[in-house]
Amino acid sequence: MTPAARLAAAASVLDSIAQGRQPAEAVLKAWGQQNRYAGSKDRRAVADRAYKVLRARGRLSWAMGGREDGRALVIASLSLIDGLPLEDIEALHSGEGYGPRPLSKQERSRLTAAGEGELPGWVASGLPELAVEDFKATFGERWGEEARALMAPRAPIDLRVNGAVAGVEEVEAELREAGLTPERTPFSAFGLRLPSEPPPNIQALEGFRAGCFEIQDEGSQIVSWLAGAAPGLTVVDYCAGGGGKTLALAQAMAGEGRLVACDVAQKRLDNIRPRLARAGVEAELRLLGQNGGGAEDLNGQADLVFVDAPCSGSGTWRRRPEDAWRLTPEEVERLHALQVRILQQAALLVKPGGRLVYVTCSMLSRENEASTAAFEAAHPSFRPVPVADALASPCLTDAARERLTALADGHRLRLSPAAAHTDGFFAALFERTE
Ligand SMILES: C[S@@+](CC[C@H](N)C(=O)[O-])C[C@H]1O[C@@H](n2cnc3c(N)ncnc32)[C@H](O)[C@@H]1O
Repeated sequence: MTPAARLAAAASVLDSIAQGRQPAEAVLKAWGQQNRYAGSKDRRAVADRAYKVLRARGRLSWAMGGREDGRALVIASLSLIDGLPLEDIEALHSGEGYGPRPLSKQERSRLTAAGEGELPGWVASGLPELAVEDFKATFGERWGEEARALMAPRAPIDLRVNGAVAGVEEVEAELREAGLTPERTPFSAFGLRLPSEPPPNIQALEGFRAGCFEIQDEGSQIVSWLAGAAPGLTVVDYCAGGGGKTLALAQAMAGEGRLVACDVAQKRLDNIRPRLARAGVEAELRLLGQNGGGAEDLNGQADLVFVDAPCSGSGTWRRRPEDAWRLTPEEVERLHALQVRILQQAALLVKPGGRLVYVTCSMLSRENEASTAAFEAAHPSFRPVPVADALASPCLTDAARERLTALADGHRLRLSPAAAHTDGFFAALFERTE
C-alpha cells in the first residue's frame, strides 16, 4: 500500500470505530482480515495512525472546527502530530490510486490555522470534555499531569505470576529466554512488567499455557492483594466478570477456604472456567439475577465480599482510548446508580466482622467517592477500614506499603498512571460491625 492509501484506510477504520462499540483492536483486526492485500507493515501503519488519532482526538477535532470524521482527524494528525507542512499533506491527498481525495478549501484553511491561538485547557489535556471538571475537583493542580498520563501511549504489559505453579524468578527466566525484557513491578510481589513494544506474544509462551502467569495490570493486582483474602476464608467475588481478580484472590487464599465467583452474565462465568483450570485453582461459579437473587444462601456468610463493579473503564483509557470518546454523562449516571445498588446487594453477604471491598477501574469521582459515599450514608453498620491497616498481605512489597499509605485517603485508595504507573483504579474498604 502507498502511504496515501494507508491514510485512507486509517480514516475508514476510525469511522468504523466511531460508529460501533467494538474495541479499536477488534476493528483493526477485522479490517486486516477483510483486506488481505495489506501486509504486516501496512496493518501496523494503519493501526499506528488510528491510535495516534484516538489519543489526541479532542485536539484534532477542535483543530478541524469540530469535525469528527476519520478523514478530518487524520488530516489534522498529519499537521499537529507529525508536523508535516501543508504541501506534504496536499501531496498525500492527490486523489490518485487508493489515496484520499484532495483537500477542500475549508480543510486547507483549517490546516493553515491549526496550531494558532491558545487551546482551551480541556483540549490540551487530551481528555474528553465530560471528564475535565471531575479531574480538576479530584486532582487539583495535578489534574493536567493525571490527564496526560492517562491518555499517553505505550502502557506496559504486566503479568501476575501464579505463585502456586511457578516462582517469579522462574517466569522471569522463561521470558528472558524468549527474548523479552521483564522487570519486577514495584508494588506487587508477583508482578512482572514488559514493554509494550514490540508487542510480546504472551499467549504463545509455554509458561502461559501451563498457568504460570496471567496478564494483569499491577493496579489490578494491588487492589486484589489489598482486599485481604487469605487461606481458610470464605470469599465472594461478586462481579467476577472474566475472572482476572478471581484468580488473584484464589492465589492469596493458597487453595484453602471457599471462593465463590458471581456474575449476572453466564457467558462471562463460562470464560472463567478454563482460566481456573489453567491456574489449577477451584471456585464455585454462581449466576446472579440483576436484583442479587441467587446468592441468598450466602447471606451473612462471607469473610470478604469483593465488588469489582461495572464502571466506565476510564482507568484504562491509555489502553483503549476509543472508550474515552464513547462515554456520555448519562452513562456515568447509570453506572453510579448501578454501583450503589450492587454494593447494597453485595453487603448482605458479609458476615459481622467481615470485609466489603469496592473496586472500579474508573478515574471518575461519580463512580468512586460518590458511589461509596452513598453506600456509607445508608449503611452505618459498615465501618471504613483505613488502607494503611490493610497492607499486611505478603503479596505486597514494602515499597507498596509505603507508597499506598501515602496515596490513601483514609479507607479510599486511588491508583493512576501518573501516581503509581498502573491503570487507574479506585478501592474502598469497609468492615461490617454488627
Ligand atoms: C468490571 S467487570 C468485572 C471484571 C472482573 N472482576 C475481572 O477482574 O476480570 C464488572 C462485572 O460486573 C458484572 N455485573 C453487572 N451487573 C451486575 C450485578 N447486578 N451483580 C453482579 N455483577 C454484575 C458484569 O457482568 C461484569 O462482568
